[in-house]
Amino acid sequence: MKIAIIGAGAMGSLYGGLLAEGGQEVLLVDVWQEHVDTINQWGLSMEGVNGHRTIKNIKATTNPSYAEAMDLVIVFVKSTITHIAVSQHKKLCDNNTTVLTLQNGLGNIEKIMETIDKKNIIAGTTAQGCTLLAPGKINHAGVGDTYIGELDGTTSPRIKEIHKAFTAGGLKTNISNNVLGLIWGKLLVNVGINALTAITNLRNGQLVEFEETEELLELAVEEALAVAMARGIELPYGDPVAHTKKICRATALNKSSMLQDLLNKRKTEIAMINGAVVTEGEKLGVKTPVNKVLTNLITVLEKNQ
Ligand SMILES: NC(=O)C1=CN([C@@H]2O[C@H](COP(=O)(O)OP(=O)(O)OC[C@H]3O[C@@H](n4cnc5c(N)ncnc54)[C@H](OP(=O)(O)O)[C@@H]3O)[C@@H](O)[C@H]2O)C=CC1
Ligand SMILES: CC(C)(CO)C(=O)C(=O)O
Repeated sequence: MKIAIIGAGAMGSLYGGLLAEGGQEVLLVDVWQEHVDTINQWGLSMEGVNGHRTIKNIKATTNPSYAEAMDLVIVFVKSTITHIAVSQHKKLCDNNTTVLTLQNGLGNIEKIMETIDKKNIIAGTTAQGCTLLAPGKINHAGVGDTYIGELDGTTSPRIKEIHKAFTAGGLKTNISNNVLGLIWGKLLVNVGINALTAITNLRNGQLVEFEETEELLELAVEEALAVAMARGIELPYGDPVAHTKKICRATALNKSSMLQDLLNKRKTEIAMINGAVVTEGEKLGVKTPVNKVLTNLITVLEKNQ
């Protein structure tokens, strides 16, 4: 399968590397010239949970205008720039290309739809964890399942084919008939953890060690749950607060992606996480004051960098 990854940071490089190891023809597309040059010259160096190795059968570029249309394009830029990146690299897609988003936050499908026909888009979530260490070098920090699915919930031949390619790369992957539920399920976890860790500079596990942050986590997730219920979303697990606390403990030593973004003086995905809960809540008449406070505080921290 010919696969391009738009946004070859931590996760794009991880998925690209594993898919190349599984025998797929992979092109990484990123804006960071040094990262791209290092991969082309030396290969992609991967360390972490599955040991150290260098993946050589992988190409990278900052300008894919020469490339033919792909079978699969995976979008792994931050959700703040999904629409820009997909539009910029639309030549990677023709009528037969499937475009997959595994990004965090709400709104990525809609942003891809500004450029790509809805029938060509599939979505999912990932519980893998990865950090970019240096140009051409990543740390695979945590293994977790990938979920993919058609937006209409059918188990199509292309979903089965992509499932096969992911599995061949060692990515434990499940086909879901409820991708929207999965995306909201992941959203609620990020709503409870990301902004609070970024404001307090705590690691994920510490949020449930302080009663004050634990209370705020509960309130933020309960608000988001009320919005999800009003939207008629069917979540993939039973108790979102208990589930989020479980993820805090399972990823206890992680610095959340939002905390890392602030520490690295980068734009966060707040508008697509707690901010999206506020926006959706306003549309549905559900009050979300805690998420509003978290959104405003992160926005100020971002502006004051
Ligand atoms: N990291 C993780 O463990 C997890 C991340 N996710 C989600 O996955 C998504 C990606 O996260 P992550 O990999 O950490 O992010 P990164 O910031 O590491 O990677 C995104 C990459 O896209 C590049 N980029 C920016 N603009 C463009 C463009 N126009 N075309 C191509 N590439 C571009 C960025 O370059 P530059 O930095 O120069 O802007 C960067 O290298 C996010 O939605 C995140 O929430 C989900 C689960 C876990
Ligand atoms: C699950 C969690 C909170 C792990 O750190 C995450 O997805 C993130 O940091 O964005």
